[in-house]
Amino acid sequence: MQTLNSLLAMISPLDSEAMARAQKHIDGLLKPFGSLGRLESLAVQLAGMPGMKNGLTTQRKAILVMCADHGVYAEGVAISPQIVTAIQAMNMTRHNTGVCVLGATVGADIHVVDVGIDSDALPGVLDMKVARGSGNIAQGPAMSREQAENLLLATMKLTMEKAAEGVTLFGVGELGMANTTPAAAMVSVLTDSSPDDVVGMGANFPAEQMNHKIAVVRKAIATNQPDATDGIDVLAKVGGFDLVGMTGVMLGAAAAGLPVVLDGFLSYASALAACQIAPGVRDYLIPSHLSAEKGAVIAMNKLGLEPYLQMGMRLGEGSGAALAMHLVDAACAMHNEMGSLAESNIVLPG
Ligand SMILES: O=C(O)c1ccc[n+]([C@@H]2O[C@H](COP(=O)([O-])O)[C@@H](O)[C@H]2O)c1
Ligand SMILES: Cc1cc2nc[nH]c2cc1C
Repeated sequence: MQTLNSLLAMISPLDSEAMARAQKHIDGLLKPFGSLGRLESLAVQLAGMPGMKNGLTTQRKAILVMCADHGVYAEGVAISPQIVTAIQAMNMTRHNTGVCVLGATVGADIHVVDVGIDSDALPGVLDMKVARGSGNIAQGPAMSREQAENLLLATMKLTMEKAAEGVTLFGVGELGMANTTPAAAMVSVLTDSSPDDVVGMGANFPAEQMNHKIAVVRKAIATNQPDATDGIDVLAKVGGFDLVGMTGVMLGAAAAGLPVVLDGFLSYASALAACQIAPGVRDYLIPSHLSAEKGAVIAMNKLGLEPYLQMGMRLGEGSGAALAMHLVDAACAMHNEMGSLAESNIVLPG
């Protein structure tokens, strides 16, 4: 039987010999050494992944959008109507959302997953609903540890099934009104930062009410006392089903030996938890843009990742992952299709 631990044990370190070979190959391409900058290091990172051992490819891309509602919405920490989670999940099936439109530009399939929307099952949306919304973290845990572990296992398996079907590049996305509140609580705990420094505007929460949102995050942490050294405890106590689902996608991609492109602030919270659960996952993460959410830099610094893009984006849904997939395509094209210095009889010093 596949358990969470047996799947986590499948995450292996990157192949350093394959990476050295890729670096040597790139150094021989028709350009001055190092002149394609981070496109080169991205290709080298990809080359180290077991799932790329037969060549760098982004032929099939999938963005998994984890959708859920949050009990903490009742504390007045978000201004969007809560029903937008369900409406927008349905819109994903009509292909008119931000992530659908941007994903289409890069040929990514968008998979919409209901991990906890406060609605009946939605047609066209994959039903993995744990409950109709998580618990209110200002008053108690978001979910039980068992629920968090089961959802991590289920979303890891889902991702690994997609890999077995031929997906070679994953992206994470989410949808959940009020989810910047639990994400801020997670980032605060996992980076040992004050809520003052990580609570942000979310989807246009008014600046004059920010002290209330900060107080709710403080209360959530004080009430639940999450253990910062235990990523599953943090997810279960102050997270949410969408945040657990994204963590599962990251861990599943890494277990399949494949890259996974991050999205915005919510994905940073999930990535911090994923790295706490299985530190080896970090090598499989590809940052996209720097979210405009307040705690974004703190989270990225703790992850040790440098975003490729800075666009002032804060939509979520996987929109940033879709955009950054263009860069992954570019890195592969560079590696696979450029001519060599040797073919042109160019000899460079160094
Ligand atoms: O991706 C981001 O960095 C991001 C930053 C702020 C808000 N969001 C999106 O907005 C929603 C959460 O905002 P809020 O104010 O309801 O907590 C949720 O559906 C996210 O997809 C996303
Ligand atoms: C319309 C809308 C779309 C979203 N997508 C992610 N969060 C959202 C919040 C709103 C309000």
